[in-house]
Amino acid sequence: MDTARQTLFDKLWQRHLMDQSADGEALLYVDRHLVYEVTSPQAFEGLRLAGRRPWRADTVLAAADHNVPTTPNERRSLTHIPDPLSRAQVQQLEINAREFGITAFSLGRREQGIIHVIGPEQGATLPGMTVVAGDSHTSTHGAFGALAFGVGTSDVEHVLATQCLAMRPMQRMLVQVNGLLAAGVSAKDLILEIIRRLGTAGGTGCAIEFAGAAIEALSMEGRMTLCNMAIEAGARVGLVAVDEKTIAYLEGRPYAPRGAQWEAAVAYWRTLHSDAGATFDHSLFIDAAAVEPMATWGTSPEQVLPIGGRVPEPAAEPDPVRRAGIERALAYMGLRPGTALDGLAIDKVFIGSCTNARIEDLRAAAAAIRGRRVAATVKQALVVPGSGLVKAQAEAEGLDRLFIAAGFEWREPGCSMCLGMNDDRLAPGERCASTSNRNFEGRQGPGGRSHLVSPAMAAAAAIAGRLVDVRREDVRRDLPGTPVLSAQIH
Ligand SMILES: CC(C)[C@H](C(=O)O)[C@@H](O)C(=O)O
Ligand code: SF4
Repeated sequence: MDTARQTLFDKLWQRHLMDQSADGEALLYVDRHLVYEVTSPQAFEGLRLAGRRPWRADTVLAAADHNVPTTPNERRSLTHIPDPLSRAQVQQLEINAREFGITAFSLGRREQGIIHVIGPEQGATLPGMTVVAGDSHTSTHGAFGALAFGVGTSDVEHVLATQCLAMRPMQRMLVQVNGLLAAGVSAKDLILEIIRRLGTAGGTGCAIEFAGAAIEALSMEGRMTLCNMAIEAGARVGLVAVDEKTIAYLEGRPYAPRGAQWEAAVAYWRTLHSDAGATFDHSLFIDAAAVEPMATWGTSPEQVLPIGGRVPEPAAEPDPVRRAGIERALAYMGLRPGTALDGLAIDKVFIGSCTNARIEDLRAAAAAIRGRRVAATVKQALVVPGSGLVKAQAEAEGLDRLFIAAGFEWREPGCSMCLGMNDDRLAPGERCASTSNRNFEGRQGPGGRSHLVSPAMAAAAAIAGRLVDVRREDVRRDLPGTPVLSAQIH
């Protein structure tokens, strides 16, 4: 290999390669392992049965996120988890962490939250690391120039026991986003547009590196949103090169190195980018200025359009398999071909998830409210911070009061309505504007209908009671939401 012109993926891969067999299977060293209640119980039980201990318990960080209640803290102990399996999993995580000497941000701890929010927030995710978790959205951590991917439960056990993982090499894909995103258009809209172009299988077998002026201009939160959803384009890994924003974000975080170690680390991190002239197996070029606010209409993240679009006509699709897919999605979503997305009435709004529950997301949502109230026709509008620290930060900024005054529910951290594993769900037939990453059938509750949007779009939908283009002036003035007095906000 031409080591002078490596992609970021190559650099990370080589640095962690322990061994490689003739057929290409590689053994990688794992630097950071994030565990949570759903995919870890059998892994710990496996260790116990084999009489093993974790090889490096100090590299493991645990948190309860998928199954936890998000109701106020006094209603957030184990006894408030009605589902016995969920309760057992959350309880078992605490038992396992104690027995095996692992730091756990369990229910009741201030730092508790979604593992993909906590890792970077704690500085436990660092550039140059391999980061794994038994969760597909581990790709999120690639925003820091880390090689991060989801693994299955048996691999969780394997990594706990050996700190290594068998992997097949990936292909390298470059998604180059030139120019800048327009006002009102966010990282979420950009990744939805990328998925629209690539399709849900377009990135299969690939590590996608996001590069270009638009990516450089994004905050770390925006980059995490992008990498989070790389998996929805079929890729296992999303990556962004390290720059000054990456370094500034991490400085002083609890798990980040300090003093001379910090200096040495930063010097190494600055090498974590693709070299000029490095070659990729695939590439996609996007003009950022042309990206618009997006909303999904179907039951797959690729079934997405700019908000000004109309639900497609199955009859116009020549491919019979795709046509049947559109028909099925429209039937499930209760939509007629040709319906405008802008104006579609919604029942619920969910602002949260590992895609969009960081401080910047909450700020964007709060800004889109602009002193108005949630429409009377909206049954529930939830704001669920991604972690206890995000929640505290938002409260310090007064965002909680803004949301509450507008009629949103301000919740405790967790995966919440992103998936139907806890009490926050859609009822059958309910339509939801959601900042999460998956709109599969039943994802937010059996029969629930999800429209994936950005935080600003979700907040605007809550106020309007329907999907709206957040850029439009009438979102500001003429929608049904009644103004909230500033006295109520401050
Ligand atoms: C429960 C878990 C295995 C799953 C995942 O891997 O992504 C979940 O987090 C999801 O978002 O669907
Ligand atoms: S917030 Fe949603 S996507 Fe993220 S880990 Fe939780 S369930 Fe999975």
